[in-house]
Amino acid sequence: MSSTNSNPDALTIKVKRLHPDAVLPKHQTAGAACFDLAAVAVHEDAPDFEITDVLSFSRCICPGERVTFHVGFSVEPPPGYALKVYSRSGHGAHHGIVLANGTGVIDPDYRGPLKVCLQNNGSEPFLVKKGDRIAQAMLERVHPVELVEVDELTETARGAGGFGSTGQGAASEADSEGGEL
Ligand SMILES: O=c1ccn([C@H]2C[C@H](O)[C@@H](COP(=O)(O)OP(=O)(O)OP(=O)(O)O)O2)c(=O)[nH]1
Repeated sequence: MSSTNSNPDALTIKVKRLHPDAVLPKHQTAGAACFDLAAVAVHEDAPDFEITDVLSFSRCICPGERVTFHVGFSVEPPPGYALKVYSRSGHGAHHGIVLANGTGVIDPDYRGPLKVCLQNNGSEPFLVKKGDRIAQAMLERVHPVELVEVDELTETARGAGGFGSTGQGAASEADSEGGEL
């Protein structure tokens, strides 16, 4: 089934439902940058997403553990765009729940099931139930680029200074034992 977008300025992300219980993504408020992704299955229970009747689940993520979830749909972004998946701020701030891969990059040509891998960096077990919103995603422009090998790069004031070289966050002596960055 397809539907049209009511906002003439909005770009269209095609969303293909892969599971009847998938919560199709939507923005929580009119001005929200991201739309939320909800868990529909635990990846270890349905690795290839062949189980069509995934029962309700309640999966505890123990401190230090990583668990991957299916969100139950695949996407096709408009040409020139990709999706990026981010942690929910509240999950990170209150529970230490973050994406195991930092930021999920959904390639524009990826047509497989969207997955979210959560990691518990907190000290308490964290419960995820079917339908819970576990991450958020936004559409981002991907400019076509070509990588060209050169002998020299343009000189700048910063030069090779990095990793705290401007003062804030400078490496301590202990940190720098492993070498200058
Ligand atoms: O959080 C994520 C990250 C990625 N993907 C999907 C979409 C993406 O296009 C594909 C591959 O991701 P990525 O390129 O980051 O993974 P890789 O480990 O570099 O593997 P690959 O060799 O497939 O590029 O996996 C997700 O479903 N969720």
